[in-house]
Amino acid sequence: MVLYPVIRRLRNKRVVLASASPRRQEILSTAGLRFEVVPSRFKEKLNKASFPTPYAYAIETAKQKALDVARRMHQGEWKREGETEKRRCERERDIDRLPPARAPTRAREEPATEKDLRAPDIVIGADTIVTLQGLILEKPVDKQDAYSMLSRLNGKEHSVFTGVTIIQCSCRDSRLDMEISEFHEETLVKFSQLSEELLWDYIHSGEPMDKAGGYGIQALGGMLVEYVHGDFLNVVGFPLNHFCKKLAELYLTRPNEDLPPAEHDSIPAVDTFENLSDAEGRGQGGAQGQADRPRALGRKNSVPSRMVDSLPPTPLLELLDGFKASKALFTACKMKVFDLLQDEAPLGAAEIAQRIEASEGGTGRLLDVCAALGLLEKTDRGYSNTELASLYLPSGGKYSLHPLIVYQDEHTWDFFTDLESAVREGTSRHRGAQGRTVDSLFQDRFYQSQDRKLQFLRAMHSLSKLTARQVATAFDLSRFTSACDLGGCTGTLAHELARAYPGLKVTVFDLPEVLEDVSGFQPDRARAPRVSFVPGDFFQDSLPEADLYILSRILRDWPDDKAHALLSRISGSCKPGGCLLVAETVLDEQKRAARPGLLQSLDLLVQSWGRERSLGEYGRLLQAHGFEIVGAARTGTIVDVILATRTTP
Ligand SMILES: O=c1[nH]cc([C@@H]2O[C@H](COP(=O)(O)OP(=O)(O)OP(=O)(O)O)[C@@H](O)[C@H]2O)c(=O)[nH]1
Repeated sequence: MVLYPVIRRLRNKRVVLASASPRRQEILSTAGLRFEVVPSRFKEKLNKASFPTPYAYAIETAKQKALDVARRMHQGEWKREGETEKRRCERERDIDRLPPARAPTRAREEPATEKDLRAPDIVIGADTIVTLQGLILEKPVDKQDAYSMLSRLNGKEHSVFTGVTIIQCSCRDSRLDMEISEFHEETLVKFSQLSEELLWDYIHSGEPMDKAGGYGIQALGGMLVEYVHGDFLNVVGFPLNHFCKKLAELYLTRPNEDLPPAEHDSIPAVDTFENLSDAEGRGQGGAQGQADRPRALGRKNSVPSRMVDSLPPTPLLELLDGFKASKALFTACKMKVFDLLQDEAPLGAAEIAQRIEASEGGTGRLLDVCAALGLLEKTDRGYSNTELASLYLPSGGKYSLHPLIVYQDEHTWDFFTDLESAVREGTSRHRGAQGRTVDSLFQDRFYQSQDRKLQFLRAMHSLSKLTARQVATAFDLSRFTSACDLGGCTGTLAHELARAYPGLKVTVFDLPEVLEDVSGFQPDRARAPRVSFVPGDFFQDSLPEADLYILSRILRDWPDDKAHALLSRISGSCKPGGCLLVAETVLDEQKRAARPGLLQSLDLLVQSWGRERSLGEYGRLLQAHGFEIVGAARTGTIVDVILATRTTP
């Protein structure tokens, strides 16, 4: 059965999978896609260092794989001997008019036959990589290589990226026209701490050799894995869910020539509609029964099935409800549902309602939504926190996001209700914004009252606890002896740096009104011997001396002129050979792929004067002040890291 309408839509198209991966073939045929397999001959040897991010590398490799197959098929691999391109294109147009029954019915890899002479309509390429601290791991070349990959991954969390390219081909006057769509998906995977013996046993099983990162999560390799966050099939080699959404975007939102011919028009979007209609028709027997039932989906009805085909796809409906899901999470957090269930669980709806002083009916509905969102587990005995909720949602947990959630609910939510005016005017919705200088952003907005300031500091502290370790270890910084974290707030990153590099002293430089309240966020003195705090304004006061400067989620808060002003001051203090570490959410150059980053950028529009930037944009900002990028790394968290060195003026 085909569940996803767009998969059915492709049935009259010649779809080619440019991949030899048996896993990709299985995933796509299980989904009901009809396709052929033409493995790509593209050698996966692109220069990794020339890509701003690992996923850009995976996307480009996927594209080259698909292009190789599209071009080969066009250039006459499948051409009749002696036939001119013009004749071939004419013939393909003729074949295009044949009913879709001629299209292949199953994935296959067989020699060219008469029906193979049609050029492909769609070519799909994919590439899966594993990344750890900026290093890209592909398939191991031998057992020793597999060992080196698996021992790197041992006990750690890593990212798996699959880049996917969909090429829509058309042939005009012997020319191949291609419309290329690309995307990537990231999944986080954590390995347990494994013994050497187990790693070698696994390697000797032979399983690692044709798999990215040297393991197959779908088979024996599943035993190495502690958790997976994200799409499992993405790790196996093909992000099916994202692929279907992409296809829906490409085919269901364009009500045009892609519609199948009239006789197939009336096929309902989901098999079960048709089955239901038939059963009803037979049961009720007469013509009347048939006329009464909802034949708008049936064959003879005058309601054109084009309307059925162009109904908004499910992802759109989910998107419409996105704000309700956020608000349900905010409310459950605020009402301390997760705190309660952390201490006592399972509890029934009535008991929870009583403990949080709310109505039983309302609480029951909220709890059910939380369960549907994967935050609670619901059994006959009641509700309990899921693992995800236990880790992040109770207010007292080590990695609690509770303060950030409260901040989003009480402030960001309000700002977003005014998104339209922010978009129209291109300015922040911050009430003091009009007529105030950009410089007063923090004093005006975040630090306007003691409560508001503490709320903001707690939110920032909880966010940086999630990212600090990865930022600190994205590059080897052991050669530095002094670092200065500008705008380092409660010092979370500073402590992580000091912990990771025993020879490093770290100064946190931040506004006096921030530093007067950071003592409550510090670990005990014994665990933080090399971190100190210096009050000051980085736009005005002289910066502490250091051979490594750090800007973590700072440049994003400012428009270009202020970012230039700040970088110029750092450049003035940083000696040649010194470095600047920038931790930010780095957007892709086309600003298409990184959804969380794009949403954050919208957030910055409504709440401040800043914006998220791409690596190219950061490169240009830094270069203007004598900094040259020496490396950029994805950390697997919401922030990426750029290391730039101060060149000789
Ligand atoms: O857990 C798993 N992780 C990865 C895999 C398989 O690994 C390979 C990744 O390699 P690549 O993307 O280069 O694809 P190839 O197999 O070389 O085929 P192409 O012809 O498309 O280049 C991929 O097969 C994954 O399925 C796995 O099985 N489990």
